[in-house]
Amino acid sequence: MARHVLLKVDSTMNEAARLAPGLSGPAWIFAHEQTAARGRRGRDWRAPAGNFSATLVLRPREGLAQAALYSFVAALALEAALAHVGGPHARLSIKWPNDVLLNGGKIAGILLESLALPRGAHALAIGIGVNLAAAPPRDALEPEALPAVSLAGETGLSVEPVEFLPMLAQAFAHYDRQFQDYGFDPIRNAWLARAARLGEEITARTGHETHRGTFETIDATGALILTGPHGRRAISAADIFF
Ligand SMILES: O=C(O)CCCC[C@@H]1SC[C@@H]2NC(=O)N[C@@H]21
Repeated sequence: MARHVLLKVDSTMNEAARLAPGLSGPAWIFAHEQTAARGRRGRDWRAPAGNFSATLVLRPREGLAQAALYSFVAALALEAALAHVGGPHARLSIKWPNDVLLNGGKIAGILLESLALPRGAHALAIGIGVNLAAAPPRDALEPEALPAVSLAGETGLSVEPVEFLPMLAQAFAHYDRQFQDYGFDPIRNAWLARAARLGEEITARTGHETHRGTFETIDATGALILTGPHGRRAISAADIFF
């Protein structure tokens, strides 16, 4: 698969949008440093040199209908690559839908965006950031957010971002093959086996509503199923708080 390596870029998501029309197949766009990286819901994302920053551009076989499910494919790949570098003692889990946690703190984030291509076609950009070397301080986060952690801070391990790329690419290829061959079922099961707070009380905050309930499962569309005093609710977009 094609790989584009950049020293410094505004955001690998922006670079993905610039490159996508000229790409002939899937490609990883990797940057040593980003100066204007973004997170979900328009938040800033710190991406200094030493942390991992990349965007994978691909064209889902079934079109953008499959796009949301790639959130889970990417989260599993990221968890697997981190398990590989972190070893058997790294306490990893995935917070719905795609934040990877190490020792209960957020070590990595994933951002999905669709890219418009010529002649009405679309590509999917999957941006992945990992705090390999450094995590943002508490005061840079939203008040109720989970603490941010880094691989170096939690384990003392030092991993070069450019060395992390092939591990992530390999893990992604593995789960993508599974997804293409067998559909969402095995992805869903693997994701549930790594889910943070499954079966426990959590809070889901959508734009203006807050729901508290038991995190039962995720459904075939990846929606979070929460059971609370008002019954069973499927939530497809929300921020989750523990
Ligand atoms: O948890 C989040 O809010 C998602 C963070 C996604 C950050 C990555 S870093 C690589 C790619 N480029 C960006 O500008 N954002 C994503």
